[in-house]
Amino acid sequence: MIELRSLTKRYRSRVAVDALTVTIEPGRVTGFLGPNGSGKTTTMRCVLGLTRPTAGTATVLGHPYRELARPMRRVGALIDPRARHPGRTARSHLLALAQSNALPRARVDEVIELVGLESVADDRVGGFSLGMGQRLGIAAALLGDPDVLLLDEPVNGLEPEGIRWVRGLLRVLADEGRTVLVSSHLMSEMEDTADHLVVLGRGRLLADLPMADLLGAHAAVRVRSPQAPLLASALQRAGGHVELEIDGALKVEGLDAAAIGDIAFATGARVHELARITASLEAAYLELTGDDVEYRAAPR
Ligand SMILES: Nc1ncnc2c1ncn2[C@@H]1O[C@H](COP(=O)(O)OP(=O)(O)OP(=O)(O)O)[C@@H](O)[C@H]1O
Repeated sequence: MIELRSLTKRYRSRVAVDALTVTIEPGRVTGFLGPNGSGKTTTMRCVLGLTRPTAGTATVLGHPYRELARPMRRVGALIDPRARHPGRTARSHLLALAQSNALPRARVDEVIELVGLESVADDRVGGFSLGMGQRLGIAAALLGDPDVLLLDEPVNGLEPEGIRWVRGLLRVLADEGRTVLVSSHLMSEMEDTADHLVVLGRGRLLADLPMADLLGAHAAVRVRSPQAPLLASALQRAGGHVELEIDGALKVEGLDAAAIGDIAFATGARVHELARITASLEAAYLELTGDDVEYRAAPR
């Protein structure tokens, strides 16, 4: 479990993390989302004791990270995959980490195999591709077989097979009862990976909710009827929010398909199509963070 209580980090006048209070529970994959610069990395760095909070606390498994005995056995992290000596081989990098954390040498071979780097384990990491570097970073995070994992953009640079592998790995780790916090800008990937979401905007908490709730809240029903205007007014009277789609169908929020079918029947409007449409995480996310995007491309 990771607990943040009024966590705040200021850099001069800039507030990177703003009174953030949230608990990351074990046994599920929590997706950590937010626009660029919203404070995700800073939050993770505070949890790992790499950045000192200006105010508030961050604890992991009930303690500040720096007070954990043998922290690599408790918490694994992928924060900056470039933070390693380019002249070392993957194996020697992991062996050095294992040695300095009193972890058995045999674990190094285990994690190399786990992340699929056997064939390049004795190559210098300076020549690694972004994806190979990510795999090595994940190997390092898993070295201590930790209860808590913090992974900042773990699928960055991975090919589709690698992305699928990370998704499966995170699922297994969460199912084993570990705490898994993972950030990503790839919404379709996150939609398939996370059970729960914590969303930041300008350092503040925008949402802390199950994935299904966020998607459910943005679900709608599509209905087509030759008497669309008649049906639309009946649905609005019943409290539905109705929009006309480009092809003449109605997109209805706030009423479920059964209610819409009943209202159509009562109104005498014939129905040619009635389908529930679930929102994509991307659409729900963009709606949620719309006002909190700090860096936006200028429209051309
Ligand atoms: N060492 C630092 N010194 C000054 N400002 C910093 C420092 N680290 C982060 N910031 C600022 O704090 C804010 C939050 O940055 P952070 O990297 O935590 O965001 P993020 O959500 O991880 O962004 P991204 O999605 O782009 O990785 C940004 O405005 C950033 O410029």
